[in-house]
Amino acid sequence: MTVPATAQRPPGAPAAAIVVRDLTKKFGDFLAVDNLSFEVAPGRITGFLGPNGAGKTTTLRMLLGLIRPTSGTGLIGDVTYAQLEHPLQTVGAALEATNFHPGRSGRDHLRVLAATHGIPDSRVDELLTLVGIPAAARKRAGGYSMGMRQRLGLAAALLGDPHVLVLDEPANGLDPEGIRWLRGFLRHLASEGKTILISSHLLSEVEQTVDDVVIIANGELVRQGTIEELHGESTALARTSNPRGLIEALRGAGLDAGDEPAQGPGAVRAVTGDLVRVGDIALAAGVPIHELRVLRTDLERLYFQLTESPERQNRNRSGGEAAEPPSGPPQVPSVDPPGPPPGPPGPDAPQPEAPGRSDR
Ligand SMILES: Nc1ncnc2c1ncn2[C@@H]1O[C@H](COP(=O)(O)OP(=O)(O)OP(=O)(O)O)[C@@H](O)[C@H]1O
Repeated sequence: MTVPATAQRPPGAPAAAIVVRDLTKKFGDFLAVDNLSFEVAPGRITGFLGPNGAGKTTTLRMLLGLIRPTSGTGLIGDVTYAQLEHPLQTVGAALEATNFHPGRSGRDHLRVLAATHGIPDSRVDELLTLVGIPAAARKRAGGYSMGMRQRLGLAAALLGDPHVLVLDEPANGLDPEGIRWLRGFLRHLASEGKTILISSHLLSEVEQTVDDVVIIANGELVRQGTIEELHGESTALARTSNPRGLIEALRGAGLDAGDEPAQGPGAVRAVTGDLVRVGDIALAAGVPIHELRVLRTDLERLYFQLTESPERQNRNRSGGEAAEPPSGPPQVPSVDPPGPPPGPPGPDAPQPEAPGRSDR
């Protein structure tokens, strides 16, 4: 997948790709990211997936110049983050949703950030409306729910109207409605041509949001491709009191079908994701159906193995440095000076209309 690399683009030019090339990070003897390479294309949403401790945040921190790679490079277009002339206007990043000063209102947080970059207050209010927290943003950030903090982080990332967005676990803590809102919001931004990379440790949180997927485990690339490629061929599972009759009917309709003993008595599988068709075939053949669903796709099976299998290695073992100071002054917009932890979650913001329609 080769895409144009134009980080410091003139207005109207295509957005830059993110290019991760042979990126490696060791903390002491501990290999957190192992020779990782992938690209993120403009105009698409790429999900960066992996179990807890897989190395996602470490990769994003290297990409954003917050820690130094042991080897390899992370590029925005054809330059590193540190080489960007206008970082805030080029890359919007939200690495932590909890890092706002609890005593300051969300709006003030953005206004301070905006002022240091010569961005007018009007842009702050525009963004707070866009992310759906115009009123709540006038209250102390310490009382924000996780959903509100996520929205504030997103607003901070968008302050400079960047054409590349890097969001670490943006769906974390959002309720289903919040996830649906985020999906529509990101889809709208992608339709404007922005390059969007979002990380998650939960496939279910992002699988309906992303176009492309990069999966890592133990710091290494496991799989990458479009979400359709990785899902593979869908398989329907039907349960019936007459499996023979159903298999005959499905095969008679041209479908690849057979018993599925692993799913229990009366289980029949058919290679199709079209459940309506399976139901109609059964009805026409007079075969009763007691259950009908899509079996796990290839991607779901793969991800289940990575996250749930007993063989999964626990990456959170000790052995590395406790922490590493950032290399050079971090210019990532959403990271505030650390303060005490925020207070208990309050009710989430009212859910606004997404700025664009989700088509996924
Ligand atoms: N500064 C550090 N010193 C030592 N080890 C570290 C440091 N930062 C991260 N690690 C380790 O590197 C591994 C990868 O961590 P990372 O935070 O990148 O994973 P992740 O995929 O983002 O996980 P999560 O989904 O839980 O956020 C973990 O085992 C973590 O403990």
